[in-house]
Amino acid sequence: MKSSDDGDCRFQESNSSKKSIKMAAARTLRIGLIPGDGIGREVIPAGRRILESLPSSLNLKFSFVDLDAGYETFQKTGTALPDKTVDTLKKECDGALFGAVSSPSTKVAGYSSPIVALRKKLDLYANVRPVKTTAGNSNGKPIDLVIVRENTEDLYVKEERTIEGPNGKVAEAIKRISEHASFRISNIAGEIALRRQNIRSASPATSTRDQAMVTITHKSNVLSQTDGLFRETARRALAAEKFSSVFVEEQIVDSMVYKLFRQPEFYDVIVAPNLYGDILSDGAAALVGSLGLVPSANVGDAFAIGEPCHGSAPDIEGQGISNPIATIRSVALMLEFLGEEKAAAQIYAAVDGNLDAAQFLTPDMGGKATTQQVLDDVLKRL
Ligand SMILES: NC(=O)c1ccc[n+]([C@@H]2O[C@H](COP(=O)([O-])OP(=O)(O)OC[C@H]3O[C@@H](n4cnc5c(N)ncnc54)[C@H](O)[C@@H]3O)[C@@H](O)[C@H]2O)c1
Ligand SMILES: O=C(O)CC[C@H](C(=O)O)[C@@H](O)C(=O)O
Repeated sequence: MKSSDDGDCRFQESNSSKKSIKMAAARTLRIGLIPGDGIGREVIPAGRRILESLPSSLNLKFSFVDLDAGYETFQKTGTALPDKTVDTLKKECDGALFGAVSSPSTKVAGYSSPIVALRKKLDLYANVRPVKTTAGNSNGKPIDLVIVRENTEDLYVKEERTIEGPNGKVAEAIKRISEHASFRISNIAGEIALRRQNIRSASPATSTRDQAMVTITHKSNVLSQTDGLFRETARRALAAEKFSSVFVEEQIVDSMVYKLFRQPEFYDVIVAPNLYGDILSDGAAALVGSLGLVPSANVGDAFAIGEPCHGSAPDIEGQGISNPIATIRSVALMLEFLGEEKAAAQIYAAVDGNLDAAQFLTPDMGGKATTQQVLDDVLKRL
């Protein structure tokens, strides 16, 4: 698959026919850039600059390909996700960065959310969303949790219909939960919990958590078949011997929101069906100060797309004040899943430095800085 790879990479090892022989040679990664609409076009260039500016000691090189998707693409071409975008990602790219799209709130014939489609077409079954305070902005309650959102099914299968009932229209949608998807998302949640525990064990002095924990989120008290299957399957996946050190608990999604807002520091890894994961992650973003801070990675077995959790933010578009941090952290998250943990760590550290210094913050964070100034400050710290 794809471009030259002389390094070690967890997600690509199985696909790569070339095992590493020249560890000293630079690894070149080809990255698809899909800005989309609105502030997606302001933050993705910042993500590209970060990749271009990584220290040469990391021995990483990047090439880029610009790709279209979004509402404007739909207006120009009649499709929100051109085949060329999907084919190029599949055939040429090692990873990608996605900005945001402006999906309309009313039905527009022929339009369908391109990011939702892309997740399914590339089988990016896990949407990993770390939500974290930094030392300088924790208000005494350090939050360090990850929402692991199932990314391919649930109400997002988008099988809806409207029929004429005796008292007017009736609209319905399918909520599909499969054992297969519930198992693999729970398995990856367990693996993430173990990986986080290993990182904490390496620096016990700064760690506030003794044991890895996964919270299964569901509404099986009402939806006993769909969410019931998610809950049971998650329990089974996380009962595997390899997760014996992980404490597994569960929480009904509404009380989960309550507890998340009351006691966010309690949570470690949260695994959720697609829609609950979507909603929980925006809620959790409020707890750390802004949607403009929270990254995500859409992850499959062989590919990762970094994507800020936020949307196209039409209310601030064009003003040069969108917060680029969610995208910059998404760059790091994408690199982590492509096996470049060292590069990712340097980006996270530069971002934390920017936030802790609080000298260059965009207005969503109570500052006056522009997107460019925040980017420049992070680049300086890299
Ligand atoms: N992944 C995606 O492509 C994605 C994600 C969410 C929403 N959307 C789409 O985005 C459009 C707008 O949705 P919305 O307004 O409900 O949500 P939004 O996330 O775009 O904005 C919500 C609020 O957060 C603020 N905000 C978001 N990102 C910010 C940033 N980086 N810096 C500073 N402030 C930021 C916005 O100004 C706004 O006040 C909709 O069409 C929706 O469909 C797309
Ligand atoms: O507006 C869209 O086209 C998709 C929004 C998207 C979603 O998964 O629902 C967004 O809310 C997200 O969290 O990625």
